[in-house]
Amino acid sequence: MVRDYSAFLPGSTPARREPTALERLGWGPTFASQIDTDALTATPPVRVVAVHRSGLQVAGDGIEETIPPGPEATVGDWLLLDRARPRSSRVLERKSLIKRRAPGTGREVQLIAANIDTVFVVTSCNADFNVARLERYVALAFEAGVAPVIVLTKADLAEDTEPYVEEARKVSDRVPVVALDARGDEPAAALVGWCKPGRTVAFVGSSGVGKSTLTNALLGNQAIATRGIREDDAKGRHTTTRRELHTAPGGCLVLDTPGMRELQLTDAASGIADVFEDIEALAENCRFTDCQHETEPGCAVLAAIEDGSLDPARLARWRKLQAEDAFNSASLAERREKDRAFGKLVRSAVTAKLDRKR
Ligand SMILES: Nc1nc2c(ncn2[C@@H]2O[C@H](COP(=O)(O)OP(=O)(O)OP(=O)(O)O)[C@@H](O)[C@H]2O)c(=O)[nH]1
Ligand SMILES: [Zn+2]
Repeated sequence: MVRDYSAFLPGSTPARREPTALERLGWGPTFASQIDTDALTATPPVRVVAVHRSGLQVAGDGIEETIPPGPEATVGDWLLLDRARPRSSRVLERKSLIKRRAPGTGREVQLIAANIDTVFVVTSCNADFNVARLERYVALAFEAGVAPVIVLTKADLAEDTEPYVEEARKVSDRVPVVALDARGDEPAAALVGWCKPGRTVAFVGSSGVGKSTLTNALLGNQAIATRGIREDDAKGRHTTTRRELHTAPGGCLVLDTPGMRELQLTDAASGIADVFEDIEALAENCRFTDCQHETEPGCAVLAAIEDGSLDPARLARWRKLQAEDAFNSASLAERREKDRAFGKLVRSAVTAKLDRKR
């Protein structure tokens, strides 16, 4: 069957029409601009909607299938499906990518989710509320190229949500803050601005803050727990994989993946700089370009603390995040170095063996 994909190419978006099957899956100009019509017909675009041990579940225009593992892709990715050799399907360049260090698996970076438009950074209006944690998640989102929105749940349990909202607003001028009761109809209405048809959203935050409640609120009554796809693990046990994109009744795509919960700060220097752009801007005015903002004369950061325009606690949190990122990134680099040295050792051992045989 030959499909007409011309409507998906750039410059061909007529005003007001029903979204196409691909657009409902999140397709747009970012991806369309990466391919030409011939490629579109020969290798139709499909989105990875779930990742299983047995392969990647993909969906496209009239396509719904599982292809074997192979493409370096994660949930949310767009592939150009090579039907003859699905393992060689090309992964389109991403709008955004959330990744993490893979503890103990030997692989240094694990892809968590691609092409997320908005990440809701969730905390609650109670003891869980922690500015440092919000800053951390927001830095991760900025680093990944995803727009963060702070969602404060359990508004119904707080006497006054205003102090929480006010604190959260200080995290970054660029991040909207919403306080709500995650149960019931409120989230669908309060988050509608980000949960548009064809947009992809995800939730991050600590355990118990209401991520599942919010996800279920967006998805309506299609409760997530019962929608997990079962597959056998190596030991023959049934495991439920929850690493998938669900389409909400309103048309937005909701990512549900536990991997988002264990995100670490790695190589996030630019994300951190984005969150703390107020301090970065001050530092530009320090007398010394390598000012550590400790005791240096002419330090604009210390001056801002002095005149009360910068909270010293925020400076301390900035330092801590930078240190954490430096530590995580350095140990990664060290591991890479070790890997390289080991590879060299193996190669020279092989060469020596070959030499002996000659
Ligand atoms: N009163 C009230 N309870 C809430 C709200 N949001 C979540 N809860 C309750 O808090 C508990 C935890 O909510 P979950 O949605 O399971 O939290 P989670 O973030 O998904 O937790 P994990 O799955 O452990 O990561 C549940 O009992 C919810 O009903 C809220 O806005 N108000
Ligand atoms: Zn300084």
